[in-house]
Amino acid sequence: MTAHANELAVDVRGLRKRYGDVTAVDGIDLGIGRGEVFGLLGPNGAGKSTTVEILQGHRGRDAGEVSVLGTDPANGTRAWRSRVGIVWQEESAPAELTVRETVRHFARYSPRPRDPEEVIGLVGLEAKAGSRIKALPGGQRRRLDVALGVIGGPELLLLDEPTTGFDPAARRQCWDLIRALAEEGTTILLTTHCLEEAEALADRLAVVSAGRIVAEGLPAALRERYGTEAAVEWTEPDGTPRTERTDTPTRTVAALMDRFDGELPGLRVSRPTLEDVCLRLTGQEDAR
Ligand SMILES: Nc1ncnc2c1ncn2[C@@H]1O[C@H](COP(=O)(O)OP(=O)(O)OP(=O)(O)O)[C@@H](O)[C@H]1O
Repeated sequence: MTAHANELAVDVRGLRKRYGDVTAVDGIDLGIGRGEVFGLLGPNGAGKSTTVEILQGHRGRDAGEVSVLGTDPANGTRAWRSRVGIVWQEESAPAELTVRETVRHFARYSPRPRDPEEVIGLVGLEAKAGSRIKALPGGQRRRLDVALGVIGGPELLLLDEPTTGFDPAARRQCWDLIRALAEEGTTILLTTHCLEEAEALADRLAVVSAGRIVAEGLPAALRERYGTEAAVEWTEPDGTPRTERTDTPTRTVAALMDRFDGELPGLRVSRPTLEDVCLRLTGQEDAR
């Protein structure tokens, strides 16, 4: 193995996975550096969960080379598994136990667990430590799932759509938690179909569509590369709404000001969001 390969927490080349006639992963390459927060962004059914399941060793693959913390997940030992934390889409905790009992219970599976009380604090569940899991609202149950993902002190944390179903406040709290874990040095692979989430958290991201990566890079660079045109919207004096797409919105607005006397009715200038970028990319993909 080269020195460079040793630096990568996740190194995937040519990954493929089919379920019968369905090609879920169709030749994915991924390199995630240690300490990086990497976002896998894509619509439902793009192949994100399947990829994460393969990285964790939970699911086999049909083709490709995969190295996670220097090990092929297909041959992952118990010691290796303890270095990889995972938060699945489905809740995994037993409903009858309390938060503290559950976190302590899961700590026993790990050779080098973190302190359960510290982890309960990290996910903001101190006040609920004695509560039964079944009594927790959804957002707090999800925090517990994150606690169970990190109790083993993983070097790599796989988060499969961690905030799906959250209200905006719970989502922001979860983002703070993910940022805190990243600051501690945990490498994080996060899947999401929430564009705002990918932009808020990921150092780097890949856009996945139909089992393939259709774009990869820094969130801001992706937007820059794939969507620099701004949209200038205004309303004509007869009430007709107009939109012009342009690389030079200031010039467009200046020209409109010459034409209109005073305020421009309904003026709005918007830059493309990551969502626009994804739509454009997946549109290209569909057109192939
Ligand atoms: N166990 C399975 N058996 C058969 N088909 C599957 C199975 N799991 C996933 N698929 C199919 O594989 C494709 C990729 O699914 P996958 O769950 O990996 O995508 P995803 O991007 O994670 O989507 P989601 O956000 O909905 O979980 C989809 O077409 C899905 O229906």
